[in-house]
Amino acid sequence: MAAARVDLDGRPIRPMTICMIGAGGFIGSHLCEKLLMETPHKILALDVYNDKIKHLLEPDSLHWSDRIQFHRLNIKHDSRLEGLIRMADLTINLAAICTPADYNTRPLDTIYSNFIDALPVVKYCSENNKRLIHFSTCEVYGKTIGSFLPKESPLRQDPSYYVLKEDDSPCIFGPIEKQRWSYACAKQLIERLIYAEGAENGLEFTIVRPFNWIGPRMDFIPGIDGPSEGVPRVLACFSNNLLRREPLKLVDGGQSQRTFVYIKDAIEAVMLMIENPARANGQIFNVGNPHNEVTVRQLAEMMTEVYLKVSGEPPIESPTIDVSSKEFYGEGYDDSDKRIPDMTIINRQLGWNPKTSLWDLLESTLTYQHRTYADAVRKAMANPIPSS
Ligand SMILES: NC(=O)c1ccc[n+]([C@@H]2O[C@H](COP(=O)([O-])OP(=O)(O)OC[C@H]3O[C@@H](n4cnc5c(N)ncnc54)[C@H](O)[C@@H]3O)[C@@H](O)[C@H]2O)c1
Ligand SMILES: O=c1ccn([C@@H]2O[C@H](COP(=O)(O)OP(=O)(O)O[C@H]3OC[C@@H](O)[C@H](O)[C@H]3O)[C@@H](O)[C@H]2O)c(=O)[nH]1
Repeated sequence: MAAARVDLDGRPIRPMTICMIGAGGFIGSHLCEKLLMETPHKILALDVYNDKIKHLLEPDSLHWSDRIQFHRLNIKHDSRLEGLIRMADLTINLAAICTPADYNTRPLDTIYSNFIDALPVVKYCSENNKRLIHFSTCEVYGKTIGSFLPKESPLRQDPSYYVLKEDDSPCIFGPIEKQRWSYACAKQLIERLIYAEGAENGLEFTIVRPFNWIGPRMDFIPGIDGPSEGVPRVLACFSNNLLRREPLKLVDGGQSQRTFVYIKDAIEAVMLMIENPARANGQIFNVGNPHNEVTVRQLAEMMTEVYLKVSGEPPIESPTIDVSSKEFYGEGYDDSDKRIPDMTIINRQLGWNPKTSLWDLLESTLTYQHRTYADAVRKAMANPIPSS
């Protein structure tokens, strides 16, 4: 079955070894699952944690157990990193601090994680002639040009003022004191460094810019499988509110717009990059779903409706509440206004298109959240003081 695999140009795909850094995270766990279940490739999985891939590592009797090896390490300081990159044909770097609540409150950790810690990975790939797929972000675009136009300007409706194109759109960040942009800026600089390694030293690279990939296993539910005071990304924040039957918090009125793509669709795009190096090398790819655009307020309303359906619970009196960004994230927060990915390049190079509607992806994701967490949340709420 695996031997019959061919790439987009009809050439057989040879089994490869992949060094996946950050394999224990949300995207890494889905990518490992897909690679093990549907390909013959081997994975060297590197991360500080492995809770989200435990089901792939244990028991030893799983039929792919000889194709995945977990190495618990922190890439900040571990001499095994270069050896592992050398053992692999391809390195995929997912490791990062990537939750907005950290960007303005832990800007140094954010910059180190997204720039400094990624440097050795790029250097080892370049020096050892290894291919690199690096995970950047849609946040490198920052704000849209349209956001600077007067509110009533008809140009705001013109896609050339808001659709984000890899080879055309500028990167527009706020002032330095808005530390929110520490993440986007660090990601932009590592992109430029990788691009320069390609241009000057021949590094074979692909840069991925995810546009709000969401699905099961994203982040954590505060107080259940993560810190009680922790602030995850919006899917987990709203899931937590729904599970606890409390109002969903809309930051600054929930007017920002996002496009959400289902993790399983997005993983298909990464698989195409992995298995079609001739089409993916030297490229920067937007990966998102331009058809799934909502304001954060609309997302809250849709998640509430879907959750009531999958949980069978009755509605609460006030389903949402407004909070200021200062109250929610603290000083130095700022926001991207709108994020619609242009899909021309990924379509042309890999023929990829997202499939899943926002309603459908929320239905499967919230079914997972309800099954995984509802009992634990109920118990935690009934017994809020830990019993030593
Ligand atoms: N999920 C999205 O929609 C999205 C959007 C834009 C960009 N991205 C990028 O994609 C990548 C993966 O994102 P994710 O959503 O899976 O996040 P995640 O936080 O779930 O995964 C990141 C993983 O990297 C690991 N890691 C971090 N620092 C490490 C270190 N020093 N050594 C070893 N492991 C380390 C973490 O333990 C974690 O398991 C990140 O680079 C992120 O910036 C994701
Ligand atoms: O409880 C909440 C949480 C979040 N929000 C809002 O929801 C929107 C989306 O928030 P997310 O936490 O998903 O983060 P963002 O979309 O701003 O950034 C993300 O984008 C791409 C990646 O690089 C990162 O995963 C992250 O930076 C923001 O406008 C935020 O202010 C709420 O209104 N309420």
